[in-house]
Amino acid sequence: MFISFEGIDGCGKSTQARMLAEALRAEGRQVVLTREPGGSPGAEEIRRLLVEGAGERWSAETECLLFTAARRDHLERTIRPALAAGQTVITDRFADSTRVYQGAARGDLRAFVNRLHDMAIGIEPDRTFVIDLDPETALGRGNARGGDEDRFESLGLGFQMRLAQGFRGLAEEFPARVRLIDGTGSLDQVAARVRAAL
Ligand SMILES: Nc1ncnc2c1ncn2[C@@H]1O[C@H](COP(=O)(O)OP(=O)(O)O)[C@@H](O)[C@H]1O
Ligand SMILES: Cc1cn([C@H]2C[C@H](O)[C@@H](COP(=O)(O)OP(=O)(O)O)O2)c(=O)[nH]c1=O
Repeated sequence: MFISFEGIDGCGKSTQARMLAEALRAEGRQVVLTREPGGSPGAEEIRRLLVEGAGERWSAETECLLFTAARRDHLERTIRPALAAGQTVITDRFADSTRVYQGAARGDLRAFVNRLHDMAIGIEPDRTFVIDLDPETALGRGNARGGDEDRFESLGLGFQMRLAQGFRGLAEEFPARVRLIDGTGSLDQVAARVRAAL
């Protein structure tokens, strides 16, 4: 089974991905917990180009290509081998992040993103959890976490609001696989919502 967690920065998806992985392992399942951009040595190298790229280093189109290149490597080296071995793969972000961040929030590149996805990636998770949290709360959590402020997170509240809308829209666009999870409340409350939706 292939599961992804999505949402705006600081919504709690990394925490929930880890909690679900721990819960499934406790039930005896073999779980690979991974993340994007990254999740394989080559993709982690591309991540450094993206996340540490200063200011407006890349055009929006180039950024799409780099995220897609990283995803292709992640798919070849980590995701497909694990799925082929019968393991459960839980990824913190996948193609929906490119759809929302590059495809919608940073100009209308959605057709470009979709064509790249069809050519180079092709698969979707069996289940996607969008952790839905209002951007002010999420930004507060992110700031409290500290230390890893990057250029994506520093784009501010208006941008985060467009992203939150984009992530909510995924549930309507892909109703068979995307579940919107209320991200408010304690870690255990959110985790229980995820389990109920799995
Ligand atoms: N339900 C929650 N309530 C309060 N704090 C939370 C909750 N979920 C996550 N956090 C905290 O918020 C911060 C961001 O969470 P994280 O899981 O890293 O988010 P993301 O991966 O979406 O950026 C972390 O410091 C985390 O401990
Ligand atoms: C996977 C992916 C991530 N991103 C962005 C989202 C994040 O702001 C940034 C780095 O991801 P990440 O380190 O997961 O940040 P966070 O913990 O805040 O979710 O990369 C895209 O813009 N497009 C993509 O396709």
